[in-house]
Amino acid sequence: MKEEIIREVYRVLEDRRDNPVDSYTSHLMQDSDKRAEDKILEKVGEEAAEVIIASKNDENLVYEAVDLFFHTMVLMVYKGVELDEILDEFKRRRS
Ligand SMILES: N=c1c2ncn([C@@H]3O[C@H](COP(=O)(O)OP(=O)(O)OP(=O)(O)O)[C@@H](O)[C@H]3O)c2ncn1[C@@H]1O[C@H](COP(=O)(O)O)[C@@H](O)[C@H]1O
Repeated sequence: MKEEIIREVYRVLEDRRDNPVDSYTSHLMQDSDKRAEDKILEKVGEEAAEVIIASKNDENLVYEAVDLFFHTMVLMVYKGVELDEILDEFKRRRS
């Protein structure tokens, strides 16, 4: 099912965290000149602003929203949150 892609990307991000390679997401999750958490939070803020702009301009909304979802996922992975915790919370809100 198409939703499986979220789980697939989440798994890749967990692997990038645990087995770093020379890639954007591994670098984002590794401490460097800046603490990893601060770098990731900076991107979440940036992407949230880009979603606001995209919505006001009625353009690139899906692209920018996926950037925001994605960087929020990177934050969750970095903080050790399991995907099922997120899905369970969405489920809980349906009741
Ligand atoms: N889904 C994504 C994904 N979405 C966005 N990005 C990166 O997030 C960065 C966004 O930064 P910017 O906003 O500056 O770049 P931009 O959006 O192109 O430009 P602007 O928004 O500034 O206009 C870009 O470098 C994108 O490549 C992503 N990088 C990786 N993934 C997934 O994560 C996997 C692992 O990625 P790597 O570890 O980098 O191989 C990939 O196979 C993908 O499945």
